[in-house]
Amino acid sequence: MILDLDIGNTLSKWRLKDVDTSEIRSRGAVWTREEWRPGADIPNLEVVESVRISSVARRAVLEETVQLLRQRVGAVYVASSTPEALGVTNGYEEPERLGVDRWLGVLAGYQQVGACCAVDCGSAITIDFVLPGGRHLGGYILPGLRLMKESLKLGTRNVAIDPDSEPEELLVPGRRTVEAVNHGIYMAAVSAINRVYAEVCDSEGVALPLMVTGGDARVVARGLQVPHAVWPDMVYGGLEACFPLTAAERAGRMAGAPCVPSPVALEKIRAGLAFSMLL
Ligand SMILES: Nc1ncnc2c1ncn2[C@@H]1O[C@H](COP(=O)(O)OP(=O)(O)O)[C@@H](O)[C@H]1O
Ligand SMILES: CC(C)(COP(=O)(O)O)[C@@H](O)C(=O)NCCC(=O)O
Ligand SMILES: [K+]
Repeated sequence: MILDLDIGNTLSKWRLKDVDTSEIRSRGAVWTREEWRPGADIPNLEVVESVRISSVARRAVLEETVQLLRQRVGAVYVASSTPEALGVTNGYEEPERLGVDRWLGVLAGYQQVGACCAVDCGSAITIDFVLPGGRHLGGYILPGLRLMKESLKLGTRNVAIDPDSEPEELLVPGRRTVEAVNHGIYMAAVSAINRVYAEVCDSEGVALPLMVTGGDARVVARGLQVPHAVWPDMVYGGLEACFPLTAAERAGRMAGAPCVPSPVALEKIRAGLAFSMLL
């Protein structure tokens, strides 16, 4: 069994993948601040042969996790942001400073569809671009929905946006504090992604496929104006591409990779942008 670990600032997500069949056997998540100790929510390490890790948590969290796993598991692979990988060149001035979850998302996106826009809606919302030919441009970082809400300190932190609500409901003026906050932060996230996507496609002269991942992917994606795919396992896809262990992975197939819709024509994106500038 392969244990894939995606340690974010809020949640440490894990999944167990069968090395022979490439099937996902189980998955779960624990709070990142909690210790990674075998217990109710942690997979049984006895069955694990290899571990692949993406971590953006404090260095100490990664070090402790790796130390613990090395005692119990044969192979531990830790992903890092590099100047170049799998045909993509990292756009950061200091490539190693790009969050590795962003880098893995970009690599997975490029492997799946080529040039693309990869959005990760977690503790932070990140928006990254990679052009045809594999040049990563860099990207944008804004607070995630939960961080935005907590920063307001209006006593609404525990009332999450209902992921099943319709985007139209979430965009009307709120008539209670909790509604005003939820609708405001939703508007901030969704309009930033819509705008940044259109601006970058316009300035680079290319309509890009769009992929969304992270804990808030589903609700945020519903407010996006252009074709997109939700890909919950995008970071894991990057781990598979960097450290292929199963036959399917060696053949370049990532588990759970979605069918990504073609982007709308660049002229349409430009027309939408021109219209929003008139408002
Ligand atoms: N069941 C849940 N538990 C915690 N956070 C959730 C849950 N469902 C959605 N979220 C949202 O997802 C975010 C965490 O997403 P995730 O992609 O795991 O973040 P990170 O990678 O930064 O840890 C939270 O900030 C919250 O807004
Ligand atoms: C931007 C992030 C905090 C996002 O992390 P997440 O929301 O997934 O926990 C993470 O990718 C990170 O720590 N990046 C380093 C800074 C950078 O990418 O420029
Ligand atoms: K993120």
